[in-house]
Amino acid sequence: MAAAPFAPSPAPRSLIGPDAPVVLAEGVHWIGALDPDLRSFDVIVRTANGTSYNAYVVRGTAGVAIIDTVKAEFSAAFFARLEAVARYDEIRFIVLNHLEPDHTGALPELLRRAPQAQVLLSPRGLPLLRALLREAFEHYDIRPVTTGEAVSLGDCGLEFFTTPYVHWPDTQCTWLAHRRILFTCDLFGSHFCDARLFNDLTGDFRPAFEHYFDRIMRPFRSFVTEALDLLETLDFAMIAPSHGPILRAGPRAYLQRTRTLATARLGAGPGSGAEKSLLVIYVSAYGATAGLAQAIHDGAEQEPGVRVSLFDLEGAELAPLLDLIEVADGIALGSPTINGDAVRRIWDLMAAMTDIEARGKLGAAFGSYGWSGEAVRMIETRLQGLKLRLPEPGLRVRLHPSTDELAEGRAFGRRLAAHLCGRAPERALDVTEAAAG
Ligand SMILES: Cc1cc2nc3c(=O)[nH]c(=O)nc-3n(C[C@H](O)[C@H](O)[C@H](O)COP(=O)(O)O)c2cc1C
Repeated sequence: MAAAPFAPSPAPRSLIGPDAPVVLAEGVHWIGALDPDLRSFDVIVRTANGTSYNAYVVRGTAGVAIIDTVKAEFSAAFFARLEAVARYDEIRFIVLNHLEPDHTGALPELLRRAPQAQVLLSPRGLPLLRALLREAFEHYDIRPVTTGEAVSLGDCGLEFFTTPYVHWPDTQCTWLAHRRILFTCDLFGSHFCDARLFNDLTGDFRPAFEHYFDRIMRPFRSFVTEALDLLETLDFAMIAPSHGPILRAGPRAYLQRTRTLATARLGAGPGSGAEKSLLVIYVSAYGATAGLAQAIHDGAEQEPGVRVSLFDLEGAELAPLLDLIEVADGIALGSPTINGDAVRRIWDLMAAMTDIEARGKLGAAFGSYGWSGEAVRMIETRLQGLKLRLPEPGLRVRLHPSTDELAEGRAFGRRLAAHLCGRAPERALDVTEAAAG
């Protein structure tokens, strides 16, 4: 966030009275809630500074729109702030930029109080809204909107931009052109609770902004980039996300920083050129799986156009390895079977792979075993769950690989490399069956 212009904070103070809304611009109010004591969000994000649930009211000459709501347990503050700036019978639209419960918690009650309001959401939000409202879904005026569609509030209007998978399929952004405010829900959000609300007044939340991207948006990098392409043409003066500070000082810097985060991957390795990259990663107690890993590595190296790297996971940090996996074209994971399972380090790595874009990469599994040999199939199942493609059945050997099995390991590696280069590999020997028999 070095590029973001952060003004020094004045003496600590709050812009927020107990139930008071906060003005963003003429006719636009924050009616959200603060959650300073939260320390873990969605189970996956640490929130040292708590968070906020930002919701907004926009008033035009022909009525009022509500943009998002708050987590259910904060409904009282939300309704109190709403009532300070609008009557329920004035609400013409309720915009749902994203249907995660922290934004829709107060929605069922809001609809009971303003049943005449039209609900505007992306088409992919419909099944989520149906699941949230159940039978009440049929009683309300619900309208899916997509990019280019707009609604009028008289002297102003709201325009919609469908931005799927930042970070749920339903996500959209809402543009209030006459105030140049972009409501982005989770995009550009941070878990950082500060009652001063605006980024030129709050404490320094750069770590929270980056952590939020890393935990929430990183698995959807390419979708984030598409969303930024769509939004960057807008001449926005303020970004109003659903968590953390409202970005009115230098808002474009946050878009640029997000683009950098979304595209910041390790570059091509030295001398790698247009080569494909295959990572062979293993854990081994007695050297049997290690021997197989070396053979797979050696075989893959024989195939031109592939750069092969070998890692003993026992001595590796996960984070840099994940950075490598993110830019690799394929990974082969090896584990012995210990107590009917793959070993924990391998599970830890595969669990952490949900944080990166792994879909579509080549995957393969291998390992040594003594009698039951479950690990290889377990790894394959997990890799398939992560949406990797597994062109070769996993390779298992009983105890230390024999000379023939090492040769098969090399052939396995070579076939994986050939798959990576789009060349038809030689026909696989079914060593899995032979070894298991
Ligand atoms: C504590 C322990 C538990 C094991 N449990 C299993 C098991 O449940 N099923 C199996 O097939 N082999 C089991 N084995 C055998 C190992 O999979 C086998 O020794 C393998 O060759 C080890 O490979 P490595 O040298 O790569 O670690 C176990 C070995 C140990 C030491």
